[in-house]
Amino acid sequence: MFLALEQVGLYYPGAATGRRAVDGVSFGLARGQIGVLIGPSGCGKTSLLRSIAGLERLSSGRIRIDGELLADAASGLHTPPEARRVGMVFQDYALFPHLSVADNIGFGLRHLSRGQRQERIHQVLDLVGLAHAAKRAPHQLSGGQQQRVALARALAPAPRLLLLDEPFSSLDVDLREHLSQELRGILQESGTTALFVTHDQAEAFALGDRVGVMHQGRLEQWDESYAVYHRPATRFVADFIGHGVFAPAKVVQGPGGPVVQTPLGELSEAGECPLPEAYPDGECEVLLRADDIVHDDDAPVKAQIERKIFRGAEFLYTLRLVSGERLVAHVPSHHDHHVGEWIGIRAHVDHVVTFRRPEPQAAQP
Ligand SMILES: Nc1ncnc2c1ncn2[C@@H]1O[C@H](COP(=O)(O)OP(=O)(O)OP(=O)(O)O)[C@@H](O)[C@H]1O
Repeated sequence: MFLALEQVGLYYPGAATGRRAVDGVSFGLARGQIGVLIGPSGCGKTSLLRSIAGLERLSSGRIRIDGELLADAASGLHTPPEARRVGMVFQDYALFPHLSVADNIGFGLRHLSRGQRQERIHQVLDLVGLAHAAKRAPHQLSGGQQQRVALARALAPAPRLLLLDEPFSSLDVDLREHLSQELRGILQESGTTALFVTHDQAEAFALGDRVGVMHQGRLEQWDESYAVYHRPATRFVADFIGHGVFAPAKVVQGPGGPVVQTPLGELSEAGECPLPEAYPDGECEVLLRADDIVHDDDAPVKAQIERKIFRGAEFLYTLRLVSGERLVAHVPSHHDHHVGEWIGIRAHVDHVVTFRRPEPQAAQP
């Protein structure tokens, strides 16, 4: 693997939580790939990025880039940031206001001759589509253009790894979507391996060859986006990604193999369904995502609409079954039902995802 982390841990002395900000994180990223880290606020995404950049010393574990050991807590090895050939792009793009776009980009290229420097500046400006703006001052550019200059500046010294920490979070949604697609093209064209931090799932799925979900310093899953969505490794990942609920279910042996009995009928999946022995008495929970619930007037199972949120092409309905179970469903927005109405639903689940039922919480004193 081009970027390889082994059991990386980071502890800030005096941390309010008393926990490690990064805890036993291992993953690998192949050359030229884009990895994306997502997770709730405070889960350790930025701390992990800072550890890779060399801005923090590891409390445990090792980091290698292209086979070169850059940090090893056991031996005390800590290669300084400037010797790692790692570029960073932050949310606040922090361009020098008094320098032109070209000089901002040239700032990290002072070791090159004047001619080489000019050539590289034009190359990266071309790459980000801003060749016409070389002489402008940052304040003469839009937010999106300034962020592209920041990207060009980070790419100019040809880092072997680029780290991006929520680079688009201060931009509006449309521009963000556009830039993240553009970024994928730019990184691929320049052959740059990159690790990107975001809290936006759509951005993570659109950008990442690999997506990592973090929770309380730990990396709960590191996988292709499809697997993170359809095969969540832990209950936390299942809960964090997409809209869904956990419904009580039971795995039993059916005539054609194991099936999962759910409030919406039996579900099965060839080769992937858990065996009844996987859970005590087969009792488990099944993940029912909003995309898995289909509105069908002829379905025998009825549910009452408790709440609905208009999301453009679809509504997100919160539904309640006669048994009291709650579900969420995406329904195309031309089916406009009223809150309180009963509609027919069925489950259309391609991937059956089950988890052990959580232990009952101890009663509060
Ligand atoms: N310099 C520091 N000193 C002490 N604790 C810190 C420091 N930086 C971060 N932390 C703590 O480490 C944990 C992880 O923070 P981090 O900023 O890495 O999370 P994050 O996932 O990037 O969050 P966000 O999405 O809000 O930026 C948090 O509990 C945070 O309070």
